[in-house]
Amino acid sequence: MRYLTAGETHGPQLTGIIEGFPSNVTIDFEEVNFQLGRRQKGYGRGRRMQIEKDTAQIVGGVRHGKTTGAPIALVVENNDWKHWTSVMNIEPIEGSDESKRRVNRPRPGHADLNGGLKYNQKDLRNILERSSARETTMRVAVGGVARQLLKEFGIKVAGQVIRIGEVEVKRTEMPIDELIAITEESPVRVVDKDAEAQMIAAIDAAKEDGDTLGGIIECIIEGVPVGLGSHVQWDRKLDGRIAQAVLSIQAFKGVEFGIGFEAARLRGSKVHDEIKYNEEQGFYRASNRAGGFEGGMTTGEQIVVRAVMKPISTLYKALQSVDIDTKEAFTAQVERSDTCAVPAAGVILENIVAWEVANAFMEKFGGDSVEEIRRNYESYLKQVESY
Ligand SMILES: Cc1cc2nc3c(=O)[nH]c(=O)nc-3n(C[C@H](O)[C@H](O)[C@H](O)COP(=O)(O)O)c2cc1C
Ligand SMILES: C=C(O[C@@H]1CC(C(=O)O)=C[C@@H](OP(=O)(O)O)[C@H]1O)C(=O)O
Repeated sequence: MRYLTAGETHGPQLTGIIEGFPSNVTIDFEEVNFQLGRRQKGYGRGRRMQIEKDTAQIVGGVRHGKTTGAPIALVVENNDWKHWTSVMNIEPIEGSDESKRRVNRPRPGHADLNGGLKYNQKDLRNILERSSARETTMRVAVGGVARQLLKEFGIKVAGQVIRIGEVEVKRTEMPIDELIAITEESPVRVVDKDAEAQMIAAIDAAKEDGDTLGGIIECIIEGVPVGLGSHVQWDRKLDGRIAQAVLSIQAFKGVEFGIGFEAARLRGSKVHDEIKYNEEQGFYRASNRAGGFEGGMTTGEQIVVRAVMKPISTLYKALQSVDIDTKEAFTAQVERSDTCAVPAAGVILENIVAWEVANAFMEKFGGDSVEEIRRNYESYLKQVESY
């Protein structure tokens, strides 16, 4: 399967096309919109999230609630567009105030300067409009569709925030449904109430100072069979593919699986997960420090992916930059901005990892209809069981 997105942050809409999605999957529209709603929440966001009420329309590939196998086309309208129609108009218009919102002082940490130089754009708005994380709205809608395929096979997705600035919590290990229920209620998506209060205070303090905060988020996927991905070719290793997808999220700078970077300090005996067997479970691991992968293939244990998000680069107390017209030193341009988008980005992480797992699932059990996939899946499980 593959997908593409298009659209600008202050343009009329975001568009997505999913290709290769199987037929006869029931699409729960509310679930897709639920994911979009979750992405809009989370403490630390700016005013834009009050303007938007993200809702996906499916305009192709689904009839009477079921996929047909045709490309799935998705649209999410930008409510903010109405405030930008003249600036963002696609056709040239007479008396346009296009230059009114011109960006000529690139923000350190954003795509402005590199994009301006590369695409030879003297209005850096032509770069920021597309580099904006507004694009993740469509990626979450796409993930919302992928989750419906995972659901058919009992695969569950959850997430939790591990760190915001200096405040870190120990990851909570609890049944996945409980984790989902608790983190859903928390404005910063943590289980621990003390840590929640400290994180909120840290975000408020950064905002007060015209500054921003990043953090660490974790995503967990449960119910994945052994053997998604492959060791035989570099670009078929599923942990590698997930890492690429995670680093493609705006402002994500690091990724690890299981105990991740911690493994560098420990001896092998404290890192590897011993193999066990019993009649009921078949092969399983005594621990899951590997985070669900060995040899680029799933082990059948939970997939545990952790990612680092850098602090937002638009600072209200702006950093030094250079005016691209005069080449003189200036403070960077200030666009309306979030203080901390870590809790919101956790939802993006979940949906992006969900897509990669669904894609690997399709590669392994691939079929044109969900019935064909189920036959392949069940026959594979029998093979694994009788191994
Ligand atoms: C959910 C989310 C919200 C974001 N909000 C902002 C924002 O309000 N202001 C900003 O400057 N960057 C924001 N970013 C980050 C920028 O989009 C990102 O830093 C920029 O596109 C450059 O890409 P890079 O950081 O991956 O190099 C956000 C990222 C995410 C994931
Ligand atoms: C619009 C979203 O996030 C935006 C991401 C973003 C950036 O530079 O990445 C900058 C801000 O854009 P605006 O100036 O329009 O408020 C955020 O609000 C969204 O997440 O839906």
